[in-house]
Parts: sequence; C-alpha cells; structure tokens
Amino acid sequence: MATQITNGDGAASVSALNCIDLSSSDTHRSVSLLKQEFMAEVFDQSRRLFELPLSAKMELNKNYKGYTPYLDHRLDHENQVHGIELQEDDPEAKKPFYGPPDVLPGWTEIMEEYHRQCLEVAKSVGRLVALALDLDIHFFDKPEMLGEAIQTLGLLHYDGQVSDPANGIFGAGAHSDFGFITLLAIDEVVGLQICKDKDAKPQIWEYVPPIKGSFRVNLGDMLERWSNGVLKSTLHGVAGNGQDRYSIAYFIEPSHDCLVECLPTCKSEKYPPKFPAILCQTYLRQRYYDTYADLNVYREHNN
Ligand SMILES: O=C(O)CCC(=O)C(=O)O
Ligand SMILES: [Fe+2]
Repeated sequence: MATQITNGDGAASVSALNCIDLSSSDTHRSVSLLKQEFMAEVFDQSRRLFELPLSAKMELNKNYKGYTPYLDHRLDHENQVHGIELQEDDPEAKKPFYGPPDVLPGWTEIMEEYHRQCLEVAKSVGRLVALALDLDIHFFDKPEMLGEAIQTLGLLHYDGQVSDPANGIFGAGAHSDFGFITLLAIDEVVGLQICKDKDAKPQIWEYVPPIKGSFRVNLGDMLERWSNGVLKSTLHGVAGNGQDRYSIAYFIEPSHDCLVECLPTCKSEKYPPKFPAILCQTYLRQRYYDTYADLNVYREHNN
C-alpha cells in the first residue's frame, strides 16, 4: 500500500520535534556523539563512492550487500529507495565492509571507524530506552542483544529528483525500519519526513529539519513489538526537492538468536502480550523477503 508523504494539500510542514539532547550534561542520560569533523569526513567518503562511474559501483553489487542502485530497496512496495544492506551466504558476507578498497583509499578504514563509533552511540541509546521502559539500564547490553548486535550501514544518495507523491514518486516511500533503532545522519538538504501518529486518518507528515552533526533516532518495528507497542516505530520517508541529498543510516538489531519476547515491564493482566515471541533471525528474514526487489534485475549489470 502506498502512503502519501504529504499533509493532503501536497505540502508538509516543518516540525519542531520533541528532542532529547543526547549530549546533555546529565551524564546518566547522555550520549557522547561523534566529532563533527569526523562526520564530515564520513559524508565526504560517501560522496566519493557515489561519484564513481555506475560500472564501478555495480562491481560492488552483491546479494543484499554492497552497492544497490535506484529502485532496488523497496520500503513501501510501490515506491523506492536505494541503499546498502544485509547478506545471506555469500563468502563476501564475512567481510565487515563490501567497499572499494583499491579505487577509494581510506574508505574502508573510515567506514569501519564510523561503524564502531555508531555502535557505541546505539548502545547508549539502548540504555536510555531501557531506562524509559523501567528496565535495568544494561538490559539491552546482554550478548544475545546489542552485545553481539547485527549492524548494517547504509550510505544513501538521492540524485536530485523531485518527488511527486501523487504519482507515487518518492526519494524513499513511507516506511518504518525493521529493527531496534536506526541512527540517521543527514546532510543539510531537507527531505526527511515523519508522521508522528501513524494511525491518524488522514496522516499528517512533517519535515524534519536537518541539524548538523546530530543523529535522528528512529525506533524500529522490532522495538515496537518487543515493547508490546509501548514504544511505536517511527513512520518516515524522504521527499526529494531537486537537490542532491546524502544520508547515512546505521541500523542495529539484536543477534540472530535473540528471542524477541514481550519485555517484562511492558505487559500486565490488563495489557497482555500482543505478539508471540519470535527469534530475531526469523523476524528479520521475513521482513527482508517482503521488502527487497528481485535481485535478478541486476544480473545484466553484473555480467
Ligand atoms: O535518507 C533518509 O533520510 C532516510 C533513509 C531511511 O529511512 C532508510 O534507509 O531506512
Ligand atoms: Fe528508514
């Protein structure tokens, strides 16, 4: 089902979001964010990758991992986004990064460092989530949870198209992310939109203004399920305005073997679990199969 990323008259307003300053001086509830200069360097490396000729990028196209061109990553079934995603049993899957080591010196090292730093931020956000849910602060730090998390880094480039929601053209169609949380770093180009109340009819969509050096933290569907709906996943999408736009999405999920079962503080006699327990890997597999386009369409490019 396609959902329109507009507020009905075609123009979404800009939202002043409720915002937790993760770098606040309350050390118990704060997160040390990444250095601005480092984030700028990561964005530069991302731009360098996308500036490579298409043939060089298609060399990096492997099942669910590496470069994926426009129209591959289907978040809203009738619409599209592009990204870098998870693998199945490809031997390359063992490598943390499927990137271009020869053509872009330094790229892999920068991305690995970014990945490492995002993990620390994500774990800290996980502790804030635990506190918010009345759990032990380290609840999600267990090895089967974020201790051995599944992490995916998506470098995204929207190539200056103007979205036309009435005709189903978006930078990224309306969706919520599958997993636990997503740390979204966005450049200065406006485009990200969220719908704060996904059950409202009609839905109200608002632009999220980019804040330099910050992360937008999207809650994922798995966290919604885990928390028995106490926390709602963030419905969001991207509307292109004709400018080139870059963003970097860091997705984190618990380990494959984690049993995602209604959290102890999120159920009561009056509010019983809404979803059966499920292994993280079963849940994710289902979501990936539902979401991705048929990769055979790239065979032509790969040969
Ligand atoms: O580019 C963005 O700002 C959002 C990307 C996104 O939502 C995603 O990759 O899941
Ligand atoms: Fe997303």
